[in-house]
Amino acid sequence: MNTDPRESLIEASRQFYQLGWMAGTAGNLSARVEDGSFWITASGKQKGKLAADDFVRVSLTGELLETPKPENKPSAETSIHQAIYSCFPDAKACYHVHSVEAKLVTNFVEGDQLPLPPIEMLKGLGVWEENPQVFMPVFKNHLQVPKIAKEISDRFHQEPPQVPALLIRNHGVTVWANSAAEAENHVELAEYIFRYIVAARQVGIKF
Ligand SMILES: CSC[C@@H](O)[C@@H](O)C(=O)COP(=O)(O)O
Ligand SMILES: [Zn+2]
Repeated sequence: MNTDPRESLIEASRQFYQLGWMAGTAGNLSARVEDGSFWITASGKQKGKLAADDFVRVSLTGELLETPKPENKPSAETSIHQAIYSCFPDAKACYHVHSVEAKLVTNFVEGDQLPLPPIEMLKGLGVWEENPQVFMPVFKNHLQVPKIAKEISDRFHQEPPQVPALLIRNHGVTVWANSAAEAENHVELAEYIFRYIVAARQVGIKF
């Protein structure tokens, strides 16, 4: 990504806020620039009304490189974005949102992965198979965020996920993609799949 991505992040954040997926200050969005560093939402900003100075730029190792306002602090979940960019060098954007459904579906499984329904929308997450058996990784919501980041990094280095998305239990979803536009698409697809899972359970459909 060669240009400053903050306008794309502001626009995506406004849209996710309006959809109820970034209520209040919930969620964080980042996108990389050509030197490998990334702009990320500063911690505790209202996600429905972000401005260009509500971000910080950090290195892949978490060093603060640029802050338009001296009081800005990197998102509390910056270490998760670092883990994703380190695991997936082609990823250019990483989006994390907090919908009701993303939390609900993590209560439908006891283990560390959520079975996804074999629906057409999976193609948008890169799964081109007939009747695919696909799982989304689920991680524990440790109070210490770097611990979540380490578990993500350790697991993905051992076994890459089938889809570019992960869930944190009772917390939210994180997706990544090779552009900001595609990351926005991935959030919308993941959220559609979560709504489908909740609806399927209500009408007794099993998959
Ligand atoms: C509404 S509190 C949510 C936070 O604890 C966190 O999970 C979150 O997504 C936003 O944290 P932030 O530090 O603003 O990036
Ligand atoms: Zn969060």
